[in-house]
Amino acid sequence: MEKLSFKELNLSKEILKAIEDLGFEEATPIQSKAIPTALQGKDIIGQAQTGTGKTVAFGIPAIQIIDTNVNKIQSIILCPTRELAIQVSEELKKLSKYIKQLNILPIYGGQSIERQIKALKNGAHIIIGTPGRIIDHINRGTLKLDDVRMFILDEADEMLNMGFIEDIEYILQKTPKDKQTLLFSATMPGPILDLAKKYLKNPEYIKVVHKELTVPTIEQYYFEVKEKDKIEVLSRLLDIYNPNLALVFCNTKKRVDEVVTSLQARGYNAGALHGDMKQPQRDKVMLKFRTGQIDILVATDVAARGIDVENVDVVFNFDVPQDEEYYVHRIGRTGRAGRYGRAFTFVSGKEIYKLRDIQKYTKTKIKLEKIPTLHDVEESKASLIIDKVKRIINEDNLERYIDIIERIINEEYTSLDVAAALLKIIINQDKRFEDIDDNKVDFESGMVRLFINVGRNHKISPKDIVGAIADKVKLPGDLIGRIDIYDKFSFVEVPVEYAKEVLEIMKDNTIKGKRINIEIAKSK
Ligand SMILES: Nc1ncnc2c1ncn2[C@@H]1O[C@H](COP(=O)(O)OP(=O)(O)OP(=O)(O)O)[C@@H](O)[C@H]1O
Ligand SMILES: [Mg+2]
Repeated sequence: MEKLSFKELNLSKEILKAIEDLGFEEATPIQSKAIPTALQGKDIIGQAQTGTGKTVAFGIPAIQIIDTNVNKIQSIILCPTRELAIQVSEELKKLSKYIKQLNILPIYGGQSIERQIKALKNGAHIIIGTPGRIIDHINRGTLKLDDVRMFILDEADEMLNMGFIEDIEYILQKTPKDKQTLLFSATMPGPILDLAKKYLKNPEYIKVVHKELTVPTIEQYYFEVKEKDKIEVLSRLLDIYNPNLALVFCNTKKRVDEVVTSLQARGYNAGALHGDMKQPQRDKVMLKFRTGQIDILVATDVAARGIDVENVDVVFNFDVPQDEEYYVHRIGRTGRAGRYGRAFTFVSGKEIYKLRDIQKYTKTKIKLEKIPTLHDVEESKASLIIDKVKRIINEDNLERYIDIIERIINEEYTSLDVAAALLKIIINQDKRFEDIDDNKVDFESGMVRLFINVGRNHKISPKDIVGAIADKVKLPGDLIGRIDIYDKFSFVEVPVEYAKEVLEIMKDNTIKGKRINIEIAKSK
């Protein structure tokens, strides 16, 4: 579809100037098509992929139709979440920054109602909000929609879904019949499209989707992961890809809290976002994420739709989403405005069937990828460090340090020895590698052999040992690898990151009433 320059769209000079400030060079396809159509007064169903500028596509018409001489609400935009209402209102404020008399007001739950009442009394031309709080104001008589000329649903398919439909109908009843209605989303399932027509007059269906429903700049992979290994796999992928910002989606609030706790325990800078949190907390975590003070946001689907944060370069589906549409919206938090992104989905057991449905729905291929080993993690850590080293060599003055190194080298070591030892020190700063000697770890599998002395003639089976360890250590049972019993001792193989914990807890322990001795075995 054709892209136009904003100058060709008949926009007011104030809006054009604001767009120039935003640095947009040309209108995206959905903007090129939807803005002129909306300005002609037509109803629109607009469907375009995630991150392709739908907000500006409805935001500009919503602003341009306002008569600032009339101190009444003339455009209303409904969004499914508070975070999205805030974001859309920020974007509209940027677009209208040169229209001094224009008032834009976000109205959402969790914010002081008194303050909103005061602001509404002062007058607003455009309100952007979540349905619940808007209905609250309608019922209190603090919000009147009699002069609304443009009614917009962002994430329209979600808004016309079961959860919101009654609220939407209630709000619609309070608006004039002859208004203009615009619906936008990246997904528009058939039944919702049929339903939408009930509310629209002779709408133009503007669909800018290609063969696939997801954008081609997002690489999509899935991993077959057992439930209990998900955190470990997530950590490895975070270490390897080292994203600027990452979003991790879980299916429940409880899961979100668990994942955040585990990530924080492993030293990651993660925060939670879900609907059970108080609004100030939600605002705080969003702000921290937008400013990079936390770099991993673990969220339920409250963050799946519409949220636009620059630099999110990886999205994880810690759980496969229940709805196919949600997959599209979740992964669409990366790869925005033509940028590049990655989406990783963890699939355990039967979830593979859901993944198949998702691929059919989105018409994309999600590729199976192998779980990286700890050896891979170490390699990529090393290469990150080496990149940094190269930068420092090129940019910094290292004379002081060169003097120190020279003194060592003159004695008995080569500079290669010194560099290798320093690299080892840096890599081992990671808790997971501490104390576990390289030559005792099988880096191919990421396993460590534990030597267990069970004493002679004690009838202790491999099952007893595994059982005893699994009893004491929250070690995923089937993460225990090979186990061999020899004469009076045995080896168990456990993942390196659990080895320390197993050692710690099994020290001075007994199996079947017999004292056992456990230590890290020499390399095989
Ligand atoms: N014409 C343009 N040129 C360059 N960037 C743009 C343009 N229009 C919008 N953008 C930027 O693209 C990003 C994505 O826009 P937006 O959030 O509106 O996407 P969307 O289509 O609503 O996606 P979603 O379906 O996820 O809600 C924003 O950061 C926005 O500022
Ligand atoms: Mg959007």
